[in-house]
Amino acid sequence: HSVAILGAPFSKGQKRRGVEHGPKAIRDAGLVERLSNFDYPVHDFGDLTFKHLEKDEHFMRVPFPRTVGRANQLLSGAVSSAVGAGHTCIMLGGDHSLAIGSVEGHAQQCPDLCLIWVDAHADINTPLTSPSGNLHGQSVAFLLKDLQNKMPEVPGFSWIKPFLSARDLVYIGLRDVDPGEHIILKTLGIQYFSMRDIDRMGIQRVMEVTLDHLLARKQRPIHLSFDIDAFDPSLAPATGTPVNGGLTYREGIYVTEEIHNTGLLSVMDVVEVNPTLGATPEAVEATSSLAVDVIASALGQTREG
Ligand SMILES: N[C@@]1(C(=O)O)CN(C[C@@H]2CCCCN2)C[C@@H]1CCC[B-](O)(O)O
Ligand SMILES: [Mn+2]
Ligand SMILES: [Mn+2]
Repeated sequence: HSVAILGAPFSKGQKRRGVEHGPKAIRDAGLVERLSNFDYPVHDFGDLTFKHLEKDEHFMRVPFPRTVGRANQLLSGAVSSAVGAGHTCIMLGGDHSLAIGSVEGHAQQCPDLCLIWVDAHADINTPLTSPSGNLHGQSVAFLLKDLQNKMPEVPGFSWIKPFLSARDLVYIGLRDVDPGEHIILKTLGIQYFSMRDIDRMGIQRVMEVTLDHLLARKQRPIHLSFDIDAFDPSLAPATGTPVNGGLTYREGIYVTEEIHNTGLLSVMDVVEVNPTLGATPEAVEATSSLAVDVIASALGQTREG
């Protein structure tokens, strides 16, 4: 299996500058060197170039809808090509709105994919429920067939047809869920493991139940969408929406080790690293090298040698 790295320097899914520098920060933390230790080829396809569209008026309270929609349309094609060429694809964000294009492009090649969303947040607001309007908090709502009767036609997103069923998605790490999102999670019966569930069950049991839920009936490709803010802010401070009480280093690495061991990882997003938000250079370095660690672990680096 070869690996393709795709940089997506994009920030318009939210309002804080700097997350577009995430791909560079993760590369500067030694991603390519780290992956060259593996015995399979690694192709770095560099960064996509996103155009900022002029006259991109708000839609309801959603900023930059056309710019975000177009960026994801471009990303979708790039991910589809990489997966179609037989690569395991690592998409470096950029904000989490990029998962719209990443998952859609993956689904073009693997329509039976399942999605594991590791995040402090559910990112399942609709434009009607979102408290911020920011599209990085709405990504999953654009993917789910079950939500389409609740979604307005957002300008810039006419290219995407929702394809994912609620049963094909599992969340790990939730600890900051909006009221509207909680209603959606419950109404659709989406399987999720909050930080409280992890405290009660332990990460080993959470992964057992997650992988059984998604794979017991049928083995299929896994899309892992990893928001660095799933980790505790003490480990990943350089990110836009930090929330206390997150994953420990060992819990996060256990998640990616277990996913690697399925042999089914097909695309991994690593998003929301914002190098301008670290209080010190050390804080930026810690966040960026943590991103490298979880990628290496998802691709087979083990703790036991
Ligand atoms: N649900 C949110 C949204 O804006 O939709 C609201 N939340 C921030 C808000 C701050 C005050 C206390 C309640 N939470 C951020 C989240 C999106 C995170 C996007 B991700 O990609 O970082 O996960
Ligand atoms: Mn997120
Ligand atoms: Mn988040």
